[in-house]
Amino acid sequence: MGHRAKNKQPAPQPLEPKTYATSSKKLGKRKADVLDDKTARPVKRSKDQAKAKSKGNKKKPVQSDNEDSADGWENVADDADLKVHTKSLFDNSDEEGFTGNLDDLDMDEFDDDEPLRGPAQEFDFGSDAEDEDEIAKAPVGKTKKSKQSERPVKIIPTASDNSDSSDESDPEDRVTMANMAARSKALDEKAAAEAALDMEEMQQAAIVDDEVDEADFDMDEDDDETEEPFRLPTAEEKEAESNAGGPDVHAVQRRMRECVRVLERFKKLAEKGRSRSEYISQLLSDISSYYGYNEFLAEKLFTFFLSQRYGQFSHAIEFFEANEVPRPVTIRTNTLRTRRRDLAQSLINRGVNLEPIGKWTNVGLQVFESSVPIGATPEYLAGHYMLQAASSFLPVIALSPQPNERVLDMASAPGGKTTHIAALLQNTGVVFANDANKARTKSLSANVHRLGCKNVVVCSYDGREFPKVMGGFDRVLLDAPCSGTGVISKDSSVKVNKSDRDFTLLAHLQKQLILCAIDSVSPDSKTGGYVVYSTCSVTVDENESVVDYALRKRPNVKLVDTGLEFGKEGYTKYRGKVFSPSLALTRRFYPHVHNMDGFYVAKFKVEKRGKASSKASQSTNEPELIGIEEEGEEGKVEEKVVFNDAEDQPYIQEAKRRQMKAKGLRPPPRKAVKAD
Ligand SMILES: C[S@@+](CC[C@H](N)C(=O)[O-])C[C@H]1O[C@@H](n2cnc3c(N)ncnc32)[C@H](O)[C@@H]1O
Repeated sequence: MGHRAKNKQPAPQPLEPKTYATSSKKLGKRKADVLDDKTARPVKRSKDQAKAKSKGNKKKPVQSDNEDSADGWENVADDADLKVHTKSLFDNSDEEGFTGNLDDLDMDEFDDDEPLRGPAQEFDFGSDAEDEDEIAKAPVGKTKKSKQSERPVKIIPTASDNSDSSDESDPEDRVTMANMAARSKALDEKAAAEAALDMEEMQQAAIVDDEVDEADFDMDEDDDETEEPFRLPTAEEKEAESNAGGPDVHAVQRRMRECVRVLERFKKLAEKGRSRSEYISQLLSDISSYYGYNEFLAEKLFTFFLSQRYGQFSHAIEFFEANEVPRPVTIRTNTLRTRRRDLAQSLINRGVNLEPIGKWTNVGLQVFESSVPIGATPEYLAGHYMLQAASSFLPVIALSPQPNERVLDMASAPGGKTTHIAALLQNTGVVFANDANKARTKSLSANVHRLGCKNVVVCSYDGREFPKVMGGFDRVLLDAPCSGTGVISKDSSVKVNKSDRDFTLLAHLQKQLILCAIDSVSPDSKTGGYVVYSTCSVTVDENESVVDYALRKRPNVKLVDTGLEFGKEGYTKYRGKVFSPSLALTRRFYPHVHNMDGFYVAKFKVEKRGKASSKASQSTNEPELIGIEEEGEEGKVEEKVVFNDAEDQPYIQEAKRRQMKAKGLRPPPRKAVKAD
């Protein structure tokens, strides 16, 4: 005891920490290390092959999600195409009993983020992220170590924290009671430096256009005369490569590195006569084959990260690389049953090596190693914790439910966030936990029972039926079904099974759901009147575009601060689209920056619909999306728009009556409907 876990979890190594400046040193290093076979070749997939693979993909996931795995495709309009097969998180392992030594652990220090150390033992992985029952039944097995156990840093709020993992792995720098204060101070200093960096980025963002602009790529040109230009393969060389079954993996790594180097200093390093787009196209093709993405998604994500404020190629590669590394295993203490320090103590006693996630949460623990299956401990079975990705805490923190409130969790299965809400309500008030997929409400109910939530009502409606089903909520969480581009490390099927059409359909559904979420909130709520919208996707179509749409369609709502201490600002413009400036209040989280799943969180305050707002609503001239159908020879999806105020009146009145009843008020008598 008294020393830091021998195998901590390093953050995905950025090509160039903090500044995202050009560097290709680390590109593909992990793969190169693993693949000793010099003849190994990346499998180059054609679009058709990728599609075929996505349909019949039976491959088991390498690593799983937590219980609240962000699958989210069920009941999307065209769900046959959109389903995501979620994965297992924990395998089974044999319980070996307690071997920890707690003598030198002062639990009073725990709430000050003192790391807790169990015996360094192996930890088991794999498992079912979704189905708690499965996890609970998991037989115990041999000791296993977390796949991320090489990661020396915990989940931390800033890129700068992640950027210097070497400090953390230095044995001299182990966390002890004695050096805790100094380390805390150092972390504060890092956070301050990061804040300064953020400010710098914001200033730069004001200057630099978000568009992919050739001028951006020359930003880093300097006078380094020593570097050699990089020559792209000729058509003949490519043909030879393809005849030989594709390039060898080392050649691809080298070429990606070189392309990044050239693209970021194009004038100096490009081969004469070659255009920038030729280098980009080579890089994209190599990314697609090396990381195994279909060409559509590789390009979509690549373009997104290029378009970021940083506007640099290495930033995109860092994201792809981070998706190859599992995120830390984390659990959330169920405060309805126990306290974090007591839970930590019990798990340490069983041989679990853990520590608090970070100062931003007082219920999260990060598990580094365990000699027991973390999904089958007595504490787990007794509902003392939930296996939950750290990013999943964020929307609930933003929602900030208050005791005695009525809360709707509109898309809630398997209940990671529902049970968190119930705990914050301290089992008072009521949480309506809804999910359109009835099968998934089984695991939701199981979690609700296991965690001792007594204030939860489980229901199964299409979220778009709210508020007709019920309205007048103090707060609504819409953790929307999404493409899962933020959780590719957990669900690699996303790499090959997403198409342009999927994104169109999803955005459409998300827009419908968000309006229903807003309409389900009571603007008269004394304590609340909030909606939180979240996704585990990084795409703008599913995030800022949806939120901006809601702002336009519902002038009685405004964005407010999420209350989250970290995360990057949401976009206010993206590739020609201009969003409300208030979109900067929303928050983005990235695997390669925050060492957590890619996530997005927006928080709205719902106000009364005044005359001004209803006028503004009409003046948008933008019809609401109420249906979708395919048409056109080009296979384009067009929105079928029908909106009939008169038809909706009885429903609106009925909803108002229900709201009044819910508040204990007597609704006026129903108006008689005249027969025609
Ligand atoms: C991201 S997951 C929710 C995860 C959940 N909030 C948690 O923390 O455990 C999205 C959920 O949306 C559900 N869903 C999909 N379409 C829906 C719809 N139209 N209405 C309500 N729920 C829907 C899916 O079944 C899925 O469980």
